[in-house]
Order: sequence, then structure tokens, then C-alpha cells
Amino acid sequence: KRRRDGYGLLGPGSGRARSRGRIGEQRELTRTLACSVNDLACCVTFVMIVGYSEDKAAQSLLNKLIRSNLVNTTNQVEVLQKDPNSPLYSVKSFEELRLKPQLLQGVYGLGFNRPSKIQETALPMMLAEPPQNLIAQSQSGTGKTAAFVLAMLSHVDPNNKYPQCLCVSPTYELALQTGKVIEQMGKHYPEVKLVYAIRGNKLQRGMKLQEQIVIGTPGTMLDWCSKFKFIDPKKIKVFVLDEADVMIATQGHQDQSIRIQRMLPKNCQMLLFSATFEESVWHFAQRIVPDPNIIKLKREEETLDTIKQYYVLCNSKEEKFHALCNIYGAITIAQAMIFCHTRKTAGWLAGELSREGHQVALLSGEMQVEQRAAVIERFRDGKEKVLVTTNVCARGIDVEQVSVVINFDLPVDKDGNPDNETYLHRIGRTGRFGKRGLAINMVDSKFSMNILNRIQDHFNKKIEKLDTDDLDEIEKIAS
Ligand SMILES: Nc1ncnc2c1ncn2[C@@H]1O[C@H](COP(=O)(O)OP(=O)(O)OP(=O)(O)O)[C@@H](O)[C@H]1O
Repeated sequence: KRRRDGYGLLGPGSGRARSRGRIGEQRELTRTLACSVNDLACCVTFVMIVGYSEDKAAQSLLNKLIRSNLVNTTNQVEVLQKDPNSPLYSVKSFEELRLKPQLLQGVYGLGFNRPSKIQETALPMMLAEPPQNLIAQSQSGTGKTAAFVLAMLSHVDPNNKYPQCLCVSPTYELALQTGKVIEQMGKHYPEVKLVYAIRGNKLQRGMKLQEQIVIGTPGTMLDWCSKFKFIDPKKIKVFVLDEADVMIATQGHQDQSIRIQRMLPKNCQMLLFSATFEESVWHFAQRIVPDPNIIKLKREEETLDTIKQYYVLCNSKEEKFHALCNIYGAITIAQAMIFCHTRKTAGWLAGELSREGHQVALLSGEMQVEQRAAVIERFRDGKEKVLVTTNVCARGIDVEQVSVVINFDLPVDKDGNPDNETYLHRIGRTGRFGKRGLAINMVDSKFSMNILNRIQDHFNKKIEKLDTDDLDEIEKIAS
């Protein structure tokens, strides 16, 4: 075993493992099959996504359908699966969705060849007539955003020059990112226009928006609907809550989102998406969304197998930095996101890394939102290779090149308990859409060891120990 002593840092990209440590190679997503059980009693369609081989999955689907008395024979299943109006219907190609040709062009323009599991399951429900409500959970980076963007673009009538779809995101950066997806997907559909309801986008009083899609943060969106009346909420056909669990669990966001929802017509389609839904949030979501279809993951399927998880034992902040340097010295890291608990630690760490010669970006909550968006844009463009941040960046940010996520501090809530949802969102910044990713947790006390164990128990997923003084071991996990 070769061991590294001291703080020697070879610098990013200089590791010997460069050729074999490539993270980010495409890997076919595990084929899964959505099994649907229509619970007629409570008018809720309940869909579990399970990881099986196709045969087993088909059998399981059949069994579940039979058990639920929905259908009795294979023939009926086939009929149901071929009926685009049935929530059981799932597609294997984008063509089958009968999308407008301009949107199909947009989808292929983005390089999407076939729908992901969540897309093939959720899109038929979202595009069905009459529109169906949906609360959907799917792992991070599996294409939820693309799914609801496609649904919005499909539902708007470009001849009507007023807002028809509202999409609410928890942060300014995420609203911008989703807006970009809408622009790219709608590239060949220029009649459909988009406007951002975000801080700083000031409109003239008394004006009425002509854009069909409005994307923004809850406070500004609410102001535009009620205070300034730029939007007529009664004309909205689709309402999307992205990162719906945080929108529901955060008091301010919840009040604003519910006030917007109350202004919408009864037949407005409601779409709630997230990678995580705590049990209490599920219940609340089901209370506010009438007759929803539900796509829910089993707990052990919430974590992606493509993201390998490790922990490193240290005794102090300085030792954690040392371990980080060793990791950088041993493997090539395309881009990394490092999460700290406080702005102070994030600032300190960014300074230390810069001194070691890394191109580092720092992003924390006290920065102006425009500044934050600019930092993410530079990171997305690869101008900086390391982004040191706090929880402000834990959700949604989609940067393909992020091959490693480091939890410099483990995520805890205000009562000092593990924040399992934030953990999942943080590590989900890597391993996007079937790519491989590495998540490394720094443990520096009995307290943080206990947090790690509880996170491990929660997801029922082993987090392996990593010795960062052992170069071979680090190289091995990255290869
Ligand atoms: N069908 C597809 N084929 C290929 N790539 C896709 C497809 N759908 C989405 N992607 C890409 O996969 C990445 C992740 O997708 P997206 O951001 O929609 O995931 P998400 O589930 O919303 O993630 P998160 O939970 O982190 O918000 C994006 O870069 C997107 O362009």
C-alpha cells in the first residue's frame, strides 16, 4: 500500500489515476418497470417504481394489477397499456407520446433518445385528456425537470397570448435553470414565450403578460398573480411545484404556494415533483392536490446505485482539508461540489483550496441572487472546477461534469438531527442521468459519526469507510 503522509497536494488533474479514474462514463440506466395499482377506494393511482429485470417486472405488474382487481387477464393489461388515457400506459419512445413535431425536434435536439423511467411513466399521465394531477417522486438527475417542461410546452396554446402555465421553484437559480430547459426544449416552437417571475424582473404596473409560461419563485409569482395582476390566475391550465417537498415543508413557501393555488381554476392541472418526500409532506401534498396520480419510490430505491458513497474519519477541520487534498492528489476530478454547514466554514475552505492552486468558486446564501446565478453559470461553463457551497445549492442544480460531491460537513437540521432529504439532494448533484458519481462524507466527531450512521440506516445503504492516506484505495474507488 502506498501511503501519503503530510499535506502534499499534486493539484487537480495531476493524479496518476487520470487515465483510469475517469468518472462520468455513460452507463445504461438500470431497466425498471413501473407497477401501477389503482386504488379505486380513494381515487388515487399509486405507482411504485421498482428495479427488476424486465420479465420479473412484467410479472410483478401483472400480479399487482390482478391483486387490485383492476384487470383479470393479460389481455386486459395489454389493452390498458395501449390506452394513452390510462395512467397505466407507459411509453418506450418519445414518438409514442404524440408530441407536437416542434417539441419532438426539441427533445432530440437536446440529445434525448428515449424517455427515462419517470418520463415514460409520468408523461402519459400528464399529457392525458382530461388532464390528471400528479405527485411524482424520482431519484435526482433522472429527468423530472425535462418531464414537466415537456408537459407544460405540450399544454400551452400559442395562439392565446396570456399565461397558461405557472412553474414555481424554490430558488432563483433553479428557476433560471428550468427556464433554460424550457427555452432549449421549445427552441423549435418559438410562438411559445417564457417570462421569469423572479426578484429584479420589474414590470410596468397595469401591464398584462402575453407569455404563455411563467417560471419563478413563490413570492414574486404570488405578487404577479394577486398584487400586480400581471397574470390572470383563472386562465392557468398547468401549475407545477418543483422541489415540491421543500415548497410544502418551508412555511413561507407553503403559504405563498397555497395562496397561488387557491386562485387557480378547479380544473387546473397540478404537478408536484421532487426526489424526496417526507411522510408528513406526502400526506399534506395529497390533501392539497385533488385526486392525484402518485409515483412514489420505495425508501431503498431513493439512493442511486451509480453514486458510490464513502466516509472519511478525521479529527478536525484541518484534517478534513488534508483528506480532501489527498483525494485531489490521487484522482482526477472533473468538477466537484463541496458542501459546508456554515458560510464561515465555506469561506475558510474556499480560501484554503485557492491557496493550494485550485480554481474555486464560493456560493452562499448571503450573496445577491444575481451574483449566485453568475457563480453557477461560471461553474457550469467549467471556469471553476470546485464549487464550495452551503445548502443553498443542494437541490436541483444540474451540472453534468460534477463527478464528486464532498460533504465537508454532514447535513443536519436545526435540532441537530440528520437531514436525510438534504443528504440525498446534495449527493444527487453527481451521477446525473445514469453517470457514475462519488460522494465522500467527512466525519470529524462522535456526533457526526452518529449522524452518518443514522443516514445510513435511514436509506438502508452502506456507506463504506475510506482511508484517504492510502492512495491505492482512493484510486480504486474512482476507477
Ligand atoms: N430522456 C433523456 N435522455 C437523456 N438525457 C436526459 C433525458 N432526460 C433528462 N436528461 C438529462 O439528464 C440530466 C438530469 O435531468 P433533470 O435535471 O431533468 O433531472 P431531475 O430529476 O429534475 O434532477 P433533480 O432531482 O436533481 O432536480 C439533465 O442534464 C437532462 O438534460
